[in-house]
Amino acid sequence: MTTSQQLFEKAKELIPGGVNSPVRAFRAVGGSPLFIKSAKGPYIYDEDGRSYIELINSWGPMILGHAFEPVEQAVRDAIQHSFSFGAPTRKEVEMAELIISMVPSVEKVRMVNSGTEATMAAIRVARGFTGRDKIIKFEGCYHGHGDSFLIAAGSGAMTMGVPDSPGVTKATAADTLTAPYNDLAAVEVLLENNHNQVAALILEPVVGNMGCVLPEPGFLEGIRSLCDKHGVVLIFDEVMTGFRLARGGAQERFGITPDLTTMGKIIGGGMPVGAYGGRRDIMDMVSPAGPVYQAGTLSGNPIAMSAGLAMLRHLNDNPGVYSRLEEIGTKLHTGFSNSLAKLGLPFTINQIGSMFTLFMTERSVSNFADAKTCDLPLFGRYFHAMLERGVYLAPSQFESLFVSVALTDELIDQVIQANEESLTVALTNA
Ligand SMILES: Cc1ncc(COP(=O)(O)O)c(C=O)c1O
Ligand SMILES: N[C@H](C=O)CCC(=O)O
Repeated sequence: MTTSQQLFEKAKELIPGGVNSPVRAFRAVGGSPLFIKSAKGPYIYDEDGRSYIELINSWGPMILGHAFEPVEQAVRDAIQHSFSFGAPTRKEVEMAELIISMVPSVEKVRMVNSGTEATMAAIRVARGFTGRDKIIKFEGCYHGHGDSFLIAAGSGAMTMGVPDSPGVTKATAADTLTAPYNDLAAVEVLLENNHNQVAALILEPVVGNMGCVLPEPGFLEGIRSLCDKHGVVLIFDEVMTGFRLARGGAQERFGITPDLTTMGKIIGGGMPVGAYGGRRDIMDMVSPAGPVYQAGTLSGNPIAMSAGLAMLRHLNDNPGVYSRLEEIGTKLHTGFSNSLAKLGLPFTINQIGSMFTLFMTERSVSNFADAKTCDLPLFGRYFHAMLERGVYLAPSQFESLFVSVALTDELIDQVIQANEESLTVALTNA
């Protein structure tokens, strides 16, 4: 047994399923998860001393590579002043100012501790603002594990086969309306059938949680105008896309202005942080400015703020990061496409900037139903073949890969080579 396997056996006795977040358990791909000891730059190292090229990057936050020196230094500096105060700090003001300057639609922002907290709070605020109860989400989008979102949910919920989680009350489920992604007509029908009842529409402006799925031309514009027509608060969940697809996230890249935005991952530089923000009149509903209650003992934690600020400042001051991420994404896309052509495989690749998924299906993938046509056993074999070749992918077909700027051209070539070999192995071992 490897050290990772031994640790997993013990973990299963102590932690549900042996992990603190379901996708990590490798259930979708079989085998035993790697237990990670450390990571630096483009590499992650397991407990057995093996190194892997990173294409998950903590599910997004490590956009500058692991243990990026300015972020490390900021944390080292911050811990000298204690770890938490439960009182306002200068850093929270600096963080709010920076986010507002980077994200076009955000006029006021509240820090929380995770993406889940951000999305839960955002819909509560939208409900308080509109006086309505229902929300619309899209099938296969994941907005964290708040009850309202575990209806037709993507990511781990989809991977584990429980998109509608037990434990969510019927009343909560009834208030969550769902539509297929990229289907404006379906949204229009929902809004008309639930006239004046829908508080918010929440979506991933580029989906990462059924694999990477792009909005079709006109989709985000159409959603914006439907929300305007029906007085619905439009929430862009930019927990994944924020500070990744552009300095100002997907909303900058696509030129669409949501009413509220939820953020996470990169904003904490790898520490547990989330945030929600948006229109001043809506955000002024939040307590103590307004009546909608939301709080957090550790919210705005000084260590987390220091890490996040160092990360965001670097991204803000170095636009070259984004052009490099585009280059890396394009190079991977081209390399993978060439291999698919060479092997005669009709699979689909969805990529935008540094988000990327190779879908093992002939269908083009623009929604949950398309994603579900993938050959999952083939993906499992491919995943393990990549691992054997030293490439660490998300252990599920229904996730996006996240590239960091630490990936050199030489490493990209290694990934492309590993991909071609792994596809061959996965097909041969069917
Ligand atoms: C788009 C999106 N929203 C919300 C979340 C929830 O964030 P967290 O896992 O930090 O609670 C995630 C990731 O899990 C996500 O990808
Ligand atoms: N897709 C999820 C977040 O981005 C995967 C991370 C998790 O659920 O642990």
